[in-house]
Amino acid sequence: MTDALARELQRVAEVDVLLVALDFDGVLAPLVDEPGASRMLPEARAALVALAALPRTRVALVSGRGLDDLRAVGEAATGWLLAGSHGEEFDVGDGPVPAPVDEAVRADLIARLEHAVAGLAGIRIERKPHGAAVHSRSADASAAERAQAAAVAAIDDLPGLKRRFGRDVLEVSLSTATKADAIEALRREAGASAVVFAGDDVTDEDALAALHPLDLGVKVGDAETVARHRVADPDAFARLLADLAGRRAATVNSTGVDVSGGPSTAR
Ligand SMILES: O=P(O)(O)OC[C@H]1O[C@H](O[C@H]2O[C@H](CO)[C@@H](O)[C@H](O)[C@H]2O)[C@H](O)[C@@H](O)[C@@H]1O
Repeated sequence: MTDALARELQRVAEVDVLLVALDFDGVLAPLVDEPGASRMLPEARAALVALAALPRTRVALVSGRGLDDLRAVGEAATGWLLAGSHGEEFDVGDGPVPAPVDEAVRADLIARLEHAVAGLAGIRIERKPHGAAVHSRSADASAAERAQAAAVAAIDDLPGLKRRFGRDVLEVSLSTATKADAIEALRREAGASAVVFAGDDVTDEDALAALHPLDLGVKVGDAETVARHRVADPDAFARLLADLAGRRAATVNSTGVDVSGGPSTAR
């Protein structure tokens, strides 16, 4: 970790109400071929559990995954805030708040995508609450390219769709919400003085670009980014989180706050 990043971690550890809101795939969980098999690194999870147990400290997962999928693979603990479908769906403790979707349009979209990529080896369609993802992690480069081109052509005449090209995935959504919207909603919900956000993918750049001056944005991996700080991979990010949890615990302990009472009561 650079000295500059260590100084930033200390600074955010000392704010009044801290929100640690993180992308899931590629940040907390290493990328794997089967999306349903994705799980958070144990060290990352332990750090998030430790952070969420501290006063005036909230933890959130902010993902492109649908809310139910995120809850399942993210194994979210009680008190964690969840934003799924790139900020279209939320669960902030009062049960899921899904956004309405036109099921007929969604069904048409999925049918077109499935038809477009049929027969292409290694291509898989993931059905999502607000659209679908065309996954190509298990395909060779040629099939991946053909699948994305065919998918784009198949939905060309459908209005109002948002297309996102992520890591070995093309996501097509009926919603235009972004992770920047998600972070703002979670910031309000938590009453946060500062937010720590980390992401690895193109879709995380919306959130990184919209962070406030007192926030901390971290890029995971070597892709282009607007973030000023970067770590190499999810393992390095898990160490960063453990470091942050230690600093935050030392701060709230030294300021005389009672940390024995379980989850933070800050809202
Ligand atoms: O916003 P995120 O939490 O990063 O979610 C983005 C997408 O993640 C999933 O796909 C990615 O992870 C898979 C499992 O490691 C990997 O196989 C795939 O290549 C990646 O693109 C998920 O399946 C998508 O629905 C999410 O939108």
